Amino acid sequence: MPSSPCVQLRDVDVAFGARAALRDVSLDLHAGAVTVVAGPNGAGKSTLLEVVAGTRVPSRGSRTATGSVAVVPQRAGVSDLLPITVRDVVAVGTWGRLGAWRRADAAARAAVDEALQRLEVADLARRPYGALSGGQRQRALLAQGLAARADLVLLDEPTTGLDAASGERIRAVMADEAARGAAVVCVSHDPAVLAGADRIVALADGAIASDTRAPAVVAPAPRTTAR
Ligand SMILES: Nc1ncnc2c1ncn2[C@@H]1O[C@H](COP(=O)(O)OP(=O)(O)OP(=O)(O)O)[C@@H](O)[C@H]1O
Repeated sequence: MPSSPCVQLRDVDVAFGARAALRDVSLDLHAGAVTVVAGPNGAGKSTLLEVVAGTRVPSRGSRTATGSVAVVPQRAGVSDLLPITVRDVVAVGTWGRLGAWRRADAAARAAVDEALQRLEVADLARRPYGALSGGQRQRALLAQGLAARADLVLLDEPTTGLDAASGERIRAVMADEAARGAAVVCVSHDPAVLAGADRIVALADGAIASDTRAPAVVAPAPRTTAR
């Protein structure tokens, strides 16, 4: 791994009452890589993502992190009745960098425009968010995460229920985010997302069951021909 970790978890436990959701998890996450967190239902994937994000405090152990964080949720907590456009939803991604009044500057507007285009939702920008299909909403939420231009990009099941083309777009965007230097961490069961991962952390019953890095691509040795 080329860089120092941007998130370090050490000996992390999370308990909900008597139920252990994470047990003794230690993990370093690095810039420039797509890490997929896999495992069966209830294994602790979403809880791990929350601890990585810094939104859930471990019951034991520590989290240290550098840089900014963008979380791409599975769904937005926005009422379909509110007159919020797709552009408004994507612009929320820039709020962390704007001041208390969140007055969009040229850089924020450019980040929103670019994110809308990369997720191919620019033509929907003026539509009410509540009028979008499920797949269009997922792309808009990922655009919100991109607009943040964060050091750490966290995604929970971003391709669930999407058609093949939308899933491919989202996988490509995750790879691009890693290529620009972000640490991308994605909870997913999707075989195509797993196939594109640089690293797969599998959880079972709250503990890390395996931690596998994709093999480096090794150029085949040149063929030697007998003379
Ligand atoms: N807020 C909560 N209160 C009580 N128990 C919780 C809470 N959140 C999660 N748990 C429990 O912690 C364990 C891990 O849950 P988590 O949602 O992290 O699993 P997951 O791997 O993301 O599951 P899924 O694939 O079903 O989304 C489960 O046993 C779950 O019931």
